[in-house]
Amino acid sequence: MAAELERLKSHLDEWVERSRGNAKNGEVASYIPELAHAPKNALGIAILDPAGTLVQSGDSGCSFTMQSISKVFTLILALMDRGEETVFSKVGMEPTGDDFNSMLKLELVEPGKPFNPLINAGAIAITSLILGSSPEEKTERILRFFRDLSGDQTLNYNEAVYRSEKATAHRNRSLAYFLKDNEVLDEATDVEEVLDVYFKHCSVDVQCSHLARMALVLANDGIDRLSGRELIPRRYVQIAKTFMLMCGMYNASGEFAIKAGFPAKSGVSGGIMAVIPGKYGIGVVGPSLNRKGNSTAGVHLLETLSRQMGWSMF
Ligand SMILES: NC(=O)CC[C@H](N)C(=O)O
Repeated sequence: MAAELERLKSHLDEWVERSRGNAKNGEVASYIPELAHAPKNALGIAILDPAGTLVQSGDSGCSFTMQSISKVFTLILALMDRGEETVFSKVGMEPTGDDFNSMLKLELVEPGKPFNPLINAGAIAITSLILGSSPEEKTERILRFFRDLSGDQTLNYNEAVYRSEKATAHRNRSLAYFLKDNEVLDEATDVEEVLDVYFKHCSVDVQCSHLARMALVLANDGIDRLSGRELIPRRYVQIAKTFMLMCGMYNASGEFAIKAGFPAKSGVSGGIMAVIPGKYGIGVVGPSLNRKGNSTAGVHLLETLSRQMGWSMF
């Protein structure tokens, strides 16, 4: 692995600069108004290996919100809180082929049950399963989990992005009320409280190195190699990585699996968290998104890395 790291170090800057040009083919997300301020041409990456060597390049010091990347870890926390049976009574195990905020299939199959935990409807249902006696306590438990995984006890949600999403989330609100009508969110659930926790976990501020460390825990089957602690049971890591491969890149997941071939999860902030099983945790940011909602430059960079380093699992 030492030779691999050397090769990475000597080429990464060049690959980042080559991928950066792809930013012009996309747009920064603006449906959450606060996200529109992100620097369109930024591209950064951090790669962490089990020995703790961090290789960074480009604008890796950029801060951005986790958005949908947070859903991987709320899924894991819900599994740890409630077990597989309860979790999969609320969400399915299949990709949708639709946009992440689509309502289409909610009415078509098993009325109201979201196809998977990574689309918005599924993630909102998952958020409702997190244990805690109040929305504040649930948020605190999620933050604590993210802090342990990232190794940064100061991790927090971004107030401006949270407020911006809360004020404009008409579609997520309609999805959540639809879930309540179909009893995926049960009678006692306060929809606005669930949404509040959801907006907060989507708004957690990170840099590429945080995502790299969180991804490295997944790459090492739940063990934080840097501290030696088991943070996640292996079975739940397996479930999370399978969903990332099947639907982590929205309805471009098939294409990404063919071109890159490893589990990844993207968010509308332009972040991508990628896992090279047994090897590396990777965090990427590139706020300019393609039509399917993935970072144009970030996807190009990860596909380049896969080709150059031979990282496809298949
Ligand atoms: N794809 C995403 O990153 C979506 C997350 C965002 N908070 C939303 O619910 O719309």
